[in-house]
Amino acid sequence: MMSHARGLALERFRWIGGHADVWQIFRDPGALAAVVGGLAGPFRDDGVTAVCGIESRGFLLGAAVAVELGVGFVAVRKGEGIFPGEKLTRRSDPDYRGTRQELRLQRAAVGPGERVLLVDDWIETGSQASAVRSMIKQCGGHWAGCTVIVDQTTPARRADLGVRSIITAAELPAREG
Ligand SMILES: O=P(O)(O)OC[C@H]1O[C@H](OP(=O)(O)OP(=O)(O)O)[C@H](O)[C@@H]1O
Ligand SMILES: Nc1ncnc2[nH]cnc12
Repeated sequence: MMSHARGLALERFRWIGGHADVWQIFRDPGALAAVVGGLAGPFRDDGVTAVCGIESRGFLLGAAVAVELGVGFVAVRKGEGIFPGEKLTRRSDPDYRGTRQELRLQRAAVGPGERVLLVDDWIETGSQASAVRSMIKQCGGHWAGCTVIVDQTTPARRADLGVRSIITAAELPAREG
């Protein structure tokens, strides 16, 4: 049986001009609630102490999943935005667009022994997730895994990063535009 979250995510997902548009999933209150519940589901009894999200789509989903799991949110910023205090930085390997992202995490956001879950809308190369894992570990935190709406990564990456997903890229409608 198709899960509620999976059905609604597929219903709202669109290709626009050749680009994936997940924003319409977030625009629908029922789909947003179901997706947030679906992302949190596999980790409800996992002892997660913080949820991490990468700017920008990961901020929206990560904060919502953090509320769902009753924990706080850890931001990973990209680019130039103001981000006060002592930070760790990582230049990711090339991501799905071939860009090496400069990722930043506030050092005080992850304490030793914390169990951190990464929430995102999509994983493809896993480069950004892998860079985030490295920063969490540098803070003394533990990696709980990664939960996404769309999984487009390889089996090896999926296993290495502990990826759970609501849908796989193969389930998406054919790309348009
Ligand atoms: O697995 P990877 O190849 O590393 O890619 C994954 C990342 O790519 C997307 O973000 P994007 O950089 O498009 O930014 P956005 O959220 O601001 O749209 C997505 O939200 C993930 O964070
Ligand atoms: N193909 C893709 N479309 C949108 N976001 C992505 N993140 C990783 N791969 C993506």
